[in-house]
Amino acid sequence: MTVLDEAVSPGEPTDARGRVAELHEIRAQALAGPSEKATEAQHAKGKLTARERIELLLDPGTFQEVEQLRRHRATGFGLEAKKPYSDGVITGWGTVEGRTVFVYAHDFRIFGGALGEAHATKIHKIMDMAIAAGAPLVSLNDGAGARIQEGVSALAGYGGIFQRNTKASGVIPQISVMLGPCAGGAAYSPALTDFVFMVRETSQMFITGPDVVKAVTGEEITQNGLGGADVHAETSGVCHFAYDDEETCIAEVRYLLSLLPQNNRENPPRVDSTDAADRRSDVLLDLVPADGNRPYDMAKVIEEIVDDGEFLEVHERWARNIICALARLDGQVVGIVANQPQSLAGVLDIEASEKAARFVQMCDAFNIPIVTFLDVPGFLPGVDQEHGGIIRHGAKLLYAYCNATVPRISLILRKAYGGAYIVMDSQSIGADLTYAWPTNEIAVMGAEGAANVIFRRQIAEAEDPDAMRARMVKEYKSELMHPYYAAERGLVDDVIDPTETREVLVRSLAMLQTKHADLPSRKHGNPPQ
Ligand SMILES: CC(C)(COP(=O)(O)OP(=O)(O)OC[C@H]1O[C@@H](n2cnc3c(N)ncnc32)[C@H](O)[C@@H]1OP(=O)(O)O)[C@@H](O)C(=O)NCCC(=O)NCCSC(=O)CC(=O)O
Repeated sequence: MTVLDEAVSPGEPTDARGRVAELHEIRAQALAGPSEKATEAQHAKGKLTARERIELLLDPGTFQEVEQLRRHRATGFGLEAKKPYSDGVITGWGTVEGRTVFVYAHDFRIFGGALGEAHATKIHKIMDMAIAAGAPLVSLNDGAGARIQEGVSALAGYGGIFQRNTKASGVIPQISVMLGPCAGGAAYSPALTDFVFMVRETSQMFITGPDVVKAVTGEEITQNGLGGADVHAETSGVCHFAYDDEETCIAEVRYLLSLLPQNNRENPPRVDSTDAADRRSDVLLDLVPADGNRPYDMAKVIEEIVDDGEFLEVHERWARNIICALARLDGQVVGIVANQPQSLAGVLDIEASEKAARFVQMCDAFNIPIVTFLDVPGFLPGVDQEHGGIIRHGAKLLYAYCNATVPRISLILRKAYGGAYIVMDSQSIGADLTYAWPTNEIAVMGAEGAANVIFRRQIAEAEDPDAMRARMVKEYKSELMHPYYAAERGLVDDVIDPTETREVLVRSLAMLQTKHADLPSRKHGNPPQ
């Protein structure tokens, strides 16, 4: 029962002060939520309530709630006797570092955060408002999926969310924060958004839970084993960021928002950098071994080049052979794509291609210039990769780069072989500026492999095949694989001193700031899937 049910007959005459007092009483009831016990149960699970989460996300005192007093009108299964304010989702807007952000947060204490018709239409409204205002939308998800008692109305409610997610895609940043068990419909919407955050132990995402899995396939697995944060951060790639607790997770959402524009018509916010644009880095000469087969940590190279050594890795633990990160160069946000030689030698495989393709696409949608660092031995050969569709997955990355109209700069640190060289933003697919360090080797393949193919007969017929192979490798290297082969042909714009990399990139970005490129008019492309 609520105050309205008990005491108020709408339209009953009463003075303004009486009405205002009544409003405050109703509001207090809506703000308090269902019961102290339900709040304690939520806290006992290591979870915050929806309002506590919103407070952490937004600047203090800026939350403006919408439809706080909304209640469902469903009947049956006892629902008519249970009509809590909010209907299990808190919606509204506020600011993050002074910029408008829209938010909806499931209240697990009400129907387990399950989505019914009124609940869904509240979300639809806030999504429409976010699209119209051109401001990011953050969902704080803690809901049990479709509200079973409301049947098809609940399912249709999800449909309306998915349709809006898709309409908003590439228009406003959409961030899904998973903070509880999210099953079925509750897991599909996040998959349509730009970024998914999860918290270890307390959040899960799956299409069907462990009970259904066991009934259908006979497999036994826990909720976390099936769809916990580590699974989605490392194995499936469904989530981009995973943290140990809600406070850290929500603080990182705020950080991510500080790197994104409000919408696709704006640039990401620029800040004044105290890190000198012309800072030289002698360390870079030692970080990257000249021997192309020796691994090193590309993250350290990025750290050395970007402002204050700070960058936010996206999908840090999935497809570790490629790094995708947001950082700043002289205060300007950039997206960095870089091969990681210390994982699988930095090859491109199915997962790395998918990861980088989505990232490049996101950067392009939100006006974030892309800087690509290459040190790539090629695509990963193998039956698994071929049968898994490396051709179409690799094509996703190619398509994403070819389609990107934001400023694009690539830098070849060491080796860049074959198709992987072309795909990783080579000049031939539209990079605006391409640089190489003097240690670069750009070729169709490594010298050993090349000699074995093109000098096969000479090597086989030689008295000393090994000596002949060694001679041919040397010949191939000196002819084709020296650092200036590409520069002489204009296929890199310059060979640069590695210690000056930061300054060259900052200057290039400044020049490209006013870049404008149009693609031919079309409904949309047909990217490989
Ligand atoms: C989400 C859970 C793991 C959470 O388990 P917990 O033990 O923490 O909590 P709990 O089971 O006590 O649930 C808390 C309260 O929420 C209610 N509740 C839970 N799920 C509900 C749902 N889907 N619809 C309506 N009410 C629901 C419970 O009855 C309970 O109410 P009270 O407090 O009154 O006792 C579990 O509740 C669960 O598995 N729910 C079903 C999930 C599901 O199958 N959803 C449909 C997805 S299909 C879908 O969305 C479309 C599709 O993909 O096809």
